[in-house]
Amino acid sequence: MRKNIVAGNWKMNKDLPETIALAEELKKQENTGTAEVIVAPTYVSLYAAYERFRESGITVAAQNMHQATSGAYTGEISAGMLKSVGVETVILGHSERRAYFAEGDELLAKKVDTALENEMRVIFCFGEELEERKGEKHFDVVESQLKNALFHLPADAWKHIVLAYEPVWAIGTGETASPEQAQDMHAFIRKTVATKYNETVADDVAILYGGSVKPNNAKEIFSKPDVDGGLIGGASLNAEDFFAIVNAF
Ligand SMILES: O=C[C@H](O)COP(=O)(O)O
Repeated sequence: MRKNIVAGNWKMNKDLPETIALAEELKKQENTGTAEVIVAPTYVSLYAAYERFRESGITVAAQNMHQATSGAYTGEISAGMLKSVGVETVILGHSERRAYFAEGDELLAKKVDTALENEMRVIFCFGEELEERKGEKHFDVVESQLKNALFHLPADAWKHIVLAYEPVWAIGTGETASPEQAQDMHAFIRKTVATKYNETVADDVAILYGGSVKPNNAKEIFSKPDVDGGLIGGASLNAEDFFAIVNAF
């Protein structure tokens, strides 16, 4: 049975004192709904956040990770390092990583493998760009992103995968996909997973929507049957706004 998840991706926002302050604010909020709550601060604040959130019901994720386990990769962070500071979940494939750091499907497949080998859970992001949507290529693009980065996995690995559909044109733009557009794509994604694997794998995988989710639109988007949660950018930087979204479930 899949669960509802609301994850906050803080991106390159909040230094250490700001992380601690936001963590304290988040801990004051009440989760009145059914969603699991995850936040992803920057690397330098992960351990402090992990310590602050201990036993709060909120867990911490990393925004990225290197595919190698160790070695001469200046500036990079491994899965083992993340685990050593209490991080069990990693976001991979975010469109900003794809666009600004040239992360493609082949590299992402390796990162996914490394994360799973290290017993981490992966929130795997994917989604089409505006031109692809306008050209009605969005279903093809999404199918190929899934196929290239995830369909080499055995069925039982999918217990550790969360999908996050994020149409690039809706990220940080204030223009969200309509609830119907989100539902259509999420249903397509689930069908694609069922075709490759089976109905159980497809039914059990949580599919989050990301792209300008705010307190005023979360309930409608989350009301759709194949939308199991959200990956929240801007609105996750404010504790009240973020929990208004969490409590939309
Ligand atoms: O990872 C989060 C997404 O990029 C969504 O960001 P946003 O809520 O600011 O549009």
